Amino acid sequence: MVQNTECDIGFVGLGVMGKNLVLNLADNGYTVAAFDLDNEKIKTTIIQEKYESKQDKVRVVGCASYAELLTSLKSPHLIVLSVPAGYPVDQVCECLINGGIEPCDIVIDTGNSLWTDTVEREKKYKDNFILFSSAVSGGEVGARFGPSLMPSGSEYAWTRIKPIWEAISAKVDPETGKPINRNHPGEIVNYGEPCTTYIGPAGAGHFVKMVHNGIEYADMQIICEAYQALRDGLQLSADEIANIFEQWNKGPLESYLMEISVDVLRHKLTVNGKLTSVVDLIIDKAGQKGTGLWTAISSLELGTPAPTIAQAVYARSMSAMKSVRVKASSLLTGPDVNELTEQEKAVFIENLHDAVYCSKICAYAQGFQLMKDAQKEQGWQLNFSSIAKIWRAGCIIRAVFLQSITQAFEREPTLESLLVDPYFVEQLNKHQLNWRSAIASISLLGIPVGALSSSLAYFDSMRSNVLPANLLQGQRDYFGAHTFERVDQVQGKKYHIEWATAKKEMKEL
Ligand SMILES: NC(=O)C1=CN([C@@H]2O[C@H](COP(=O)(O)OP(=O)(O)OC[C@H]3O[C@@H](n4cnc5c(N)ncnc54)[C@H](OP(=O)(O)O)[C@@H]3O)[C@@H](O)[C@H]2O)C=CC1
Ligand SMILES: O=C(CO)[C@H](O)[C@H](O)COP(=O)(O)O
Repeated sequence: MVQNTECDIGFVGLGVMGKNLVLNLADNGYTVAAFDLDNEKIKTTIIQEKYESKQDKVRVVGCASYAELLTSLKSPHLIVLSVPAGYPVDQVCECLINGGIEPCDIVIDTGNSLWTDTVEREKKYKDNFILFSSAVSGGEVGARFGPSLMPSGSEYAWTRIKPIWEAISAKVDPETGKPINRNHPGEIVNYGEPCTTYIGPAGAGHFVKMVHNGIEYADMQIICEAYQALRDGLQLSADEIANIFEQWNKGPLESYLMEISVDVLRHKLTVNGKLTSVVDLIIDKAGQKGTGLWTAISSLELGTPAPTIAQAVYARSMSAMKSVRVKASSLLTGPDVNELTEQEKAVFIENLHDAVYCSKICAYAQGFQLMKDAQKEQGWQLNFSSIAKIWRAGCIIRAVFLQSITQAFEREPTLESLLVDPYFVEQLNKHQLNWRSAIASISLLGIPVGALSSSLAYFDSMRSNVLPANLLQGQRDYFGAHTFERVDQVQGKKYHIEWATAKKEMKEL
């Protein structure tokens, strides 16, 4: 391995994200000492950097051990980790301690760690080094050409990390709120608004990234349900659906996830001599690594309704139950369906567009509500317009729509819910009827659209000044003497009815 005692940054984990982050750092003029358990990955990264930069200057050096990594760096050391969440993060931390890391050194965890693990780790390693966390979104292309970065932890560490993070992150045109493209190795963008901002104390950044992923799950599921409605309801081909999504991607639904869905739907392979849409070859069993599940768990723990996000997690679990679904599909019947006229199909597509749009608004409303409730519990001071801003480019949920969310929180930083912001109120009121029509027709076709329909239930619950929880409180009081409050009395006063007695007398407690 080459020795260089003057590298700016140490890097552990040269997988999908790590390698591309290293190349991004190198493009931006930083020298990186890189380590991976697999020597081949180190070699590949160095070769790729040399080839892409077309420069003689060495910007990435390989290290054979953690100790070598540490001695290759300027002091105090700055080391970035890009390893799987959980045990590997602690394993690397222990190896760095054994390798001689010092208390003034900074270790940045860029993986999808569980936010509570990050809080614990900051305390656990405080005598050994400063653990800082910065979740990353953008997949491999984002990591290479500009991700969205969600840093949190020691404010001192942030002063050292900030210029580097601002350099490598995605950038947004401040006038339009649209991403500034950067697609080529060696290219840098040093203008525009960087998609990174200090989120808050330890754990806050990973919480925000977790919610980003929860929204990502919901966004993806909403698009997939629209795909199924068009595929099974209107019997459209992958190409025909791609054409519809392409049109949708020119309006308020313009987003990275819509764009990649079009690409996936258009892609073809020749199988047994026949040109086949790749999407028709992919088995309908979704994987998941846990961040969506954590978001749903957090929503339950905090008591923040996030049904669209939770439904998106359930939809992945349901998809994985392939064999029992195949069996049930031969036993359970659905409705008899009449073919729709061309005019009915056009109305169906228009209504579906609005259902997707309104459901998307609800999913984001749930995510922001969750962050708002977590901030209250944790004592964080999250800046919601800044969070929306750094999601406008670089990350997986980037969408034009995030400019409207940014503006909503700029208008009212303490906005109670996106569903009471004047712009979103106007949008939802305008489209709600089409949304209902879409859900009604899709349900009559027997197609499952849990994210679209649970979003509608969320919307209708939010606009209900009286929900049926009065009866529920009556039931709870009946079987468990759990008491209830009365609409005609001061809030907080508790009542109980002696249900088992003949008189059923009400008592004030
Ligand atoms: N892929 C994505 O789109 C995104 C991923 N992330 C997160 O970024 C992190 C990295 O993801 P990704 O690059 O996709 O994962 P990869 O599996 O591609 O890379 C992980 C790297 O970590 C190394 N590693 C694994 N275990 C250990 C260990 N115990 N000690 C040292 N190194 C270890 C692996 O080494 P080797 O295989 O050589 O043994 C590998 O190089 C994860 O936390 C992931 O959740 C975040 C945003 C997007
Ligand atoms: O963080 C990410 C994107 O933002 C990762 O791609 C993440 O792995 C996606 O989650 P899952 O694998 O559960 O679909």
